[in-house]
Parts: sequence; C-alpha cells; structure tokens
Amino acid sequence: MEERVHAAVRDTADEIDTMEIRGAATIAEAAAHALRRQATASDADTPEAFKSELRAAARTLYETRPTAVSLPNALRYVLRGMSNTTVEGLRQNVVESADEFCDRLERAQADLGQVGANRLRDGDTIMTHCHSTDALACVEAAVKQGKHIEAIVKETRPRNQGHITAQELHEMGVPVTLVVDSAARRYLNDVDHVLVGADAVAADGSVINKIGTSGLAVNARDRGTPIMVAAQTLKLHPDTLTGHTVDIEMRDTEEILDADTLAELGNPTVRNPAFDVTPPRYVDAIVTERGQFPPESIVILMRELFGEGTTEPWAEP
Ligand SMILES: O=C(COP(=O)(O)O)[C@H](O)[C@H](O)COP(=O)(O)O
Repeated sequence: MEERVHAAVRDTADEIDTMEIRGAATIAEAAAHALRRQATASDADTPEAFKSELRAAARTLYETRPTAVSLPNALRYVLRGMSNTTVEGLRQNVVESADEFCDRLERAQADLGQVGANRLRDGDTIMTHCHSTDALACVEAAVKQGKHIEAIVKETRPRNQGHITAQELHEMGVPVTLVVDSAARRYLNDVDHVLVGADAVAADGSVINKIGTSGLAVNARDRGTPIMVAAQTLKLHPDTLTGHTVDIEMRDTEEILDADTLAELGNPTVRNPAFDVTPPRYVDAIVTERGQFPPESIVILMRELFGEGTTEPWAEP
C-alpha cells in the first residue's frame, strides 16, 4: 500500500511528524496540498484505484500527529469532494476541493481576526502561549484597525514556539516582552487578555492547546484576566460530539533532555506531553470566523456543522 503513496506526501508527513510543519492550521493546509499532489501525480487507471490511493495518502498524513483535529478535518474535506466516476473527474474533484479548502482556511482566519480584534482595545497588552496563526490574526487585525497593542510572550518550552510569536509580533510593529513560562503569573498583572489558539475544541467547550495553556488559564482566571481562544471552526472536534476524548500527543523526551544529561541525572522518567486540556470554565470566549462563542455554547455550532458525527477521513461514505 505504501508504495502507492507519492513521495511528496511522505515528505509532508515526515515534516509534520518532525514539526518542521507545525501548528494546527498550517498542518491542515499542508495536508490538503499533499492530497492535491497525490491526485495530480496519480497514474491510477480505474476510479477505484485512484480513490484507494488517495485514502492511503490520507492515512499516511493522519498517522503523523494525533491531537490537532484540523488534520482529519482537512483530509475529510478534500476526500469528500471525490464524487466523479472517472479518474480524470476524480482528479479534478480533489484539486478543486483542496484549493477550496485552502481558500476557506485563509478567509476563515481573516474573518476570525476581525472578531478577535473587536475584543481588543487600544492600549491593551496581551499574553500569548505557543505560536498560533489564528491568535496572531486577531492581533494583526487590531493593529490594522489602528490600535496600539503590546505583548508578553511566553517562550513555551520545550520547543520555544514563543520565539516565532515574538518575531511575527515584532514584524507587525507590536512591542514584545519575552518571558520564561514560569514567569507568566508574575506578569499577568500587566495583561488585559490572554490570547491563545487551539488544536481542538471539544463539544463541552474544553480547549486543547499547547501544554501550559491550562495552567496559564487558571492563573489568569485567578487574576480576573479574560482568556480568549482564537480557533476557526476547523478546530472543532466532531468525535467529541459522540463522547470520544481527544488524544494528547506524547513527544520524544529528547526534546527536553539529551541522553547524556539524562544519564547524568540517573535516568529519571521524563514525560513530554505536547498539549493539555483547559476546561470551559477557564475560557471567556472562543473566537471563530462565525463569531465569538461562550465555550458552553460551541456545541450548537458543532451540531450545525457536523450533524451527529463523522467517519474517518478515508472511510467509504
Ligand atoms: O499549540 C499550538 C501548536 O502546537 P505545535 O507547535 O506542537 O504544533 C497552537 O497553539 C495551535 O496549533 C493553534 O495554531 P494555529 O492557530 O496556527 O492553528
């Protein structure tokens, strides 16, 4: 089966796995591009063979990282478009669905940016965690509205995605203060909004995002600082409508300590969860391209978008 998967798809899968491609929206976009590539390169000679190839490619991409639901949502969106009865027609279906998906993703981010920007006032300071393109779209829109925004950016150990956030905010003209993760509570006194993204939003309004988000949210609630989650509807997790929980990715401990240092320490057990779950009571607003929602009411939007649930991206309809 593997040999039917195009090398470009396998390269994308590797890049997602090693986090050269990372962040929920970016992963989704890369996956849609990869399926498009599989379709344009395919030399399948029957519609069944073509569909089977595309499903194998989707599975290869799906197996990279388990938490960001944008990935299966993207695969499902593109594969759902395969309605034609000829190979050429199916190829065209996939190309069009993938292009449409990427357009929609870009538009959704711009639209949610406007909604998030309306929550920010001139002179506000935000605190960020990790690197989220949805969250940064809110800041970018606020800056374009002429608001002066400042940012306190958590570095986000172990992979320091906060550095990317600091750089991108700087490019927007936003003054940045970078702090170590453990300094967050100390600086919350200077913050008007905590602004983070999401890898998945569950039907009960829980937010799954980079490890450390839940601790930040609890501290922010303690200080009375509003917590805004920027998450386009691509981040809504359909399986949670039927009681499934979201799989939290455990990553290699080498991201935290190299083998030599580990040995010097007497080889303690090291755990490296990539994400955590913030319960809805710690979230003030989930900002989507369909407007802002209190977390408890996100389920209404999920039912409208997904009905009663979905199948695996590669399952026969
Ligand atoms: O937790 C992360 C990234 O984790 P990782 O670096 O492990 O992929 C981001 O906050 C979300 O994916 C949202 O990002 P976006 O708003 O860009 O979809």
